[in-house]
Amino acid sequence: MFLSKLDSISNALKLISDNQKLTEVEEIPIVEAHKRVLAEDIISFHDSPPFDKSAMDGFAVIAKDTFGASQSNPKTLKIIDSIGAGDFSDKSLTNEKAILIATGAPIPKGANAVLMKEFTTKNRDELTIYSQVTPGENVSPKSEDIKKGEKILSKNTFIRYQEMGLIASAGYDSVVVFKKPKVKLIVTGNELVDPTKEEIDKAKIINSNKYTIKAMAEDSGAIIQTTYVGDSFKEVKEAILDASNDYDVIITTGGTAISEGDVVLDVVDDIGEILFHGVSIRPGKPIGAGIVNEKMIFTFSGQPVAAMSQFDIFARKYLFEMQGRHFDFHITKRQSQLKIPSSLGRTDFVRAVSDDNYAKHVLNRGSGIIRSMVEANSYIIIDENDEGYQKGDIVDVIFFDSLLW
Ligand SMILES: Nc1nc2c(c(=O)[nH]1)N[C@H]1C(S)=C(S)[C@@H](COP(=O)(O)OP(=O)(O)OC[C@H]3O[C@@H](n4cnc5c(N)ncnc54)[C@H](O)[C@@H]3O)O[C@H]1N2
Ligand code: MOO
Repeated sequence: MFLSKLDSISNALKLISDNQKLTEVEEIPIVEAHKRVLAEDIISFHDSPPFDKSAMDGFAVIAKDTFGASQSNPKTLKIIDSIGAGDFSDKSLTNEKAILIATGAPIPKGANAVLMKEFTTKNRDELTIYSQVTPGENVSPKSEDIKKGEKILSKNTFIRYQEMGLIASAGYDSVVVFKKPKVKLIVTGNELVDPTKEEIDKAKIINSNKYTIKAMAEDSGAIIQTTYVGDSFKEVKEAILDASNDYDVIITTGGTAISEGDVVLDVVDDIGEILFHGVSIRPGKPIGAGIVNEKMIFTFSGQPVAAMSQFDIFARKYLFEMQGRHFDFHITKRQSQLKIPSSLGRTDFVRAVSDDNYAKHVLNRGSGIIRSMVEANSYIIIDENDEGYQKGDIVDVIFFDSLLW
């Protein structure tokens, strides 16, 4: 494998999206639906609220009976009933009468407003009122939130906590959602060891990609299993073939460049089809993607920062869209606080600390500097047609947070 001919980022993204797949759907209890994606429209079974309801603790009244009431000019009404939450009154309110009512209880017939308790005093069934209300005041009308039969959410909506409440209020105890994609992460590298507090053998490196890529896949709605193999063609081939039987997507890290031990793309070439290998980006140039056993495989660099950026640029969208969820980069403009060099013909994803106005790139841009990703909250994007930026230039910025919505 040689990395002399590089694809453009747009071509690489197109090759991925041309091979985009969707997961199957499943019906799950609503309580488990948080962060899933709807595979059906939600049509409400109910009105919400289901009746005109009181928005305050107080007295249901006929508004006009209260007109003119004030601290200096109190009026009196007669209390004829009381309604607690979950209760109703079958009494009809007539002039000069009031019914004690709790927040959330149904407004009784005849009443058209609720006077807050604070503006009243009570002596047995005699109510003194010190304020007036207008018709409709402190009443939440029937179906002001949701109308029965109305489409309140569309297929492909991502279910956040807000949608959980809406779907439940519409009467659904279960929903049809897209299945979570199953991802297999195969970490390769003879030099890798598990995290340990003990002294590490000479030439060994702690495997951190397992943890970053796993977390990133989970953030993107996937179920992920991880495994580790050494840099041998045979081991990598077995692991990829095995994963291609049981998983929707395979991700590998390491072995993407051109040394003897960089066998991952040779394996993909042997057992499947390489879509591309090598993209004119930095970091992450040796990224590859392919199809094995009809499954998408992303081959990420071993370098920890390159692997994270490659996930953000190439894999996140694929995983989101597999679950029926639309994904776009949310690009905003900021003023660069520093000069940033780059090369024509290459798209740079420069780690930066950005705020409401400015973006300041992290100075150590090495692909192994995990702390640079921890320090940064965003990428500055340098287009392939730009040869870097001067201090004060307006630059494109993608906040890390925005990659999750
Ligand atoms: N002659 C060339 N050499 C390299 C090129 C090139 O174009 N020509 N590209 C460079 C770039 S850019 C990158 S990125 C790396 C990609 O290398 P590999 O994907 O083959 O990764 P490795 O060699 O296996 O590892 C690189 C580096 O990362 C460490 N590593 C690997 N896996 C992990 C892990 N799971 N957790 C933490 N750290 C890991 C590894 O120990 C190495 O230090 O190639 C350049 N070379
Ligand atoms: O561009 Mo490589 O991805 O680490 O340096």
